[in-house]
Parts: sequence; C-alpha cells; structure tokens
Amino acid sequence: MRVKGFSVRLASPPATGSLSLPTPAAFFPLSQEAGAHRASADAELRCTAVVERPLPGGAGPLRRVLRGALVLLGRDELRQPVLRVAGGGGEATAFSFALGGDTVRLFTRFVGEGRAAVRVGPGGAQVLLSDCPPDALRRFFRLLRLKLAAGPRGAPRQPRLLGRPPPAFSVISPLQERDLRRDPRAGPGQRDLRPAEVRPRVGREAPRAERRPPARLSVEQEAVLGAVRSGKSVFFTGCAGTGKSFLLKKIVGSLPPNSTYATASTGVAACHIGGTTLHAFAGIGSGKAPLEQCIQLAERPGVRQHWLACQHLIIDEISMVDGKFFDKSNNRSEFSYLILIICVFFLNKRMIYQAKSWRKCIHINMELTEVRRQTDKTFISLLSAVRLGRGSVIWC
Ligand SMILES: Nc1ncnc2c1ncn2[C@@H]1O[C@H](COP(=O)(O)OP(=O)(O)OP(=O)(O)O)[C@@H](O)[C@H]1O
Repeated sequence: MRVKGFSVRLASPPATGSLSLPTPAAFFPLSQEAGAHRASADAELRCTAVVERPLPGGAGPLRRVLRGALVLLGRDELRQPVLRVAGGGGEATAFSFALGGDTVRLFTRFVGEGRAAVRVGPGGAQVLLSDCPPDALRRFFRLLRLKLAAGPRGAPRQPRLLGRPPPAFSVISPLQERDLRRDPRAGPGQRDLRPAEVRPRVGREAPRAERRPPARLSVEQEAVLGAVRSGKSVFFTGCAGTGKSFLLKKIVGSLPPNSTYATASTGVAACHIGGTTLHAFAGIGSGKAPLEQCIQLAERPGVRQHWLACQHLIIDEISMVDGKFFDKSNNRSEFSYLILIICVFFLNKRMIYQAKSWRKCIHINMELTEVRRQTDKTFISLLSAVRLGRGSVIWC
C-alpha cells in the first residue's frame, strides 16, 4: 500500500492488492466452551484469579492463586447462575460457585484498573480477579449483574426417558431484552415492562438500560484491534479525526493492565491516553548518551522492572521520536519480544521510519481512512497536506 509520499510495507503481500485486513470474525476467537455466539464472549475472562474459601472449624481460608485462569459465567443443571474458575496453563483445578440467592456481592470499584471481586454469601467464598482487560471485565460484570437481577431462568428441566441429561454446566446465554427489563438500576417504573410499555424518561438521568449503546469500532479500527489481539506488532496512521486516539483507548482497554504500558513521545500526547512519556518508560534519558551508558541506565531496578513486565508497549505520536533513540531501545532486542502498538499523525519521511530496527519490529502497517470528526473536504485535504509535510500552510 502507498500512502502519499510514504511507502507502507505490509508484512505479507495482500491477496487483493490493497490493505490486508484480517476478517473481523477472526479477531475474537472464542473457546469451544464459550460457544460460537459472539455475545457469549462476554461470559468469559482470562486473568489472574485468587479463590478464597473459608475452612470449617474457624481455620484461615483456603487460598489458591490461579494465573492465566479461565473464568466463565454459566448455569448449572438447575438453571442457577454459576461462576466457574479454572486454572490456566493446563492445570486441572476448577472451582464452581452457585450464585443463587441474595447473598452475592460484586465489588467493581477498580474495574478500570482490571480488578474486581465476587463474594458469595456473608463470610463465604470470594473470587478476586486481577490483571484483566478492563473492557472485558466491565462487560463480564454487567452480564453477571443483569443475569443475577433477572433471577433463575425457567424451571429446572425434567429428566426425560431416553433423553439426554441436562449439562452440569453451560455457558450463560447472551443478554436479552427481558434481562435488561429486570435491571434494578433501570428505575422502578421501567422494570418488568414490555418495550411498548416503557414510559418516557421523566428524570434528568437516563436509566442505564436506555442509554445509548457504546460506539462500535469501524471495520478498519476492528482490523487494527484484531491484529493487536492476535499478537502482532502494529503501526497505524490516519488523517486528523479518523479515530486514532479513540482506537488507542479501546486497545488499552482490551489488554491486560499489568503488562501494558501506554506511552507517547510528548507529555501532552501521553496525558491524552492516560500514559507516560516513552522516555520516562525507557529510562535512558534523551537516548543521546553512548549505548553502554544507555544500557546501564536501563538496568536500574525501577526501569528494568518496567522492561521485564511489559508485553504490550503502546507509543502514540511516534513521529517525534528520534530514530536513533528507537534503535538504541531496540539494541538489546527487548523490542523484538514486545508487541508494539504504534500510532502517528505526521508522516514525515526523515524521522522515525528511517530507524534501522523499524522493519524488524513492526509486522503490520495500517491506515485509517474514514474521517469521523469533520466533513469539510477542503479542511480535510489541508490537514492531509500538513500531515504529509507538503506545501505551505498559512494560518490566519
Ligand atoms: N468508531 C467510532 N464510533 C464513533 N465515534 C468515533 C469512532 N471513532 C472515532 N470516533 C469519534 O471521532 C472523533 C475523532 O476521533 P479521534 O479524536 O480519536 O481522532 P484522531 O484521529 O485521534 O484525531 P487527531 O489526529 O486530530 O488527534 C471523536 O469525537 C471520536 O469520539
């Protein structure tokens, strides 16, 4: 693909001769247990889970830490909601908690940081979830809250002669209209009403079930997110207003927080995505010192810890990063092990793209083309010219 004045190499040649985008269906691989339905993905989490169970006789609780655990929301054979936590990494350990009754408590204050907890019964067992992609965690707890509010689904299935016995565990169904109608947060007047009976809003605040659904990513944005999820290092660009920052926030929200570092070339750009500067993360100052000195700086305990913990490194507005700085950071091949997510507005040929390590680190280059913010064609082409460093612009 060729962006005006800047050649963009694709990691593998596209079949169609244009931008090679994976199909959206390939982006959200669901486990067999979760079923093929896209919405059921909300019932599944991958994170660190700590299971605490009180032991009889007043002894301290049994505590198990399961890293890379698979947490599933389902129903048992009596159609009661069940939380199942299975150990990751091939461990056979699995814990199941029936969530029937009023004694389930959800702790969601730190969902934005990828942490939440479920307590079953007063002084009962609890499951603490951490290092979870915040967006997935938010969807999981929304589903859990609404399914609990909706109560048990239907009567327990009667065993039928020669019929198959009901499964001991099946992944919970996606949210339906009736689940939303029973949402206690929807306000008393809104509960248990058919859609046609839902009364117009009187108060200032919209009931949650009625609020506008969250904005969906465009096909291009989905393609970038899908590439990141599939473990590729991605560079993406786009004209002003094509949703780069919007997409970056979605990417941050879809990755495990403990191993994801959001950075930008400047403090202002870093604030915009709730991150830090790339220089602060790398810990090698301006990067102008000789290589050996930079390595020593990066080996300092606080800095080294960042490098070791980081699996996804996001760099916004990379055009202002010096190519030599990029090469030095890459020298000890830490970048090669990282999944880099790099975003830029300016496509200035003299800058970062000349770095020797660029092609080694970046697997896929993509461009967002759909302008979301402005419709004025002259203004869009002016911004495009600025982006490509073309022509002279007179500001008045
Ligand atoms: N998929 C989407 N659905 C709805 N709104 C979107 C979507 N993508 C972007 N937007 C909206 O389009 C506007 C521009 O997005 P954003 O600021 O992320 O663009 P940008 O490419 O970062 O722009 P700039 O280069 O000027 O910083 C924002 O109001 C954003 O909320």
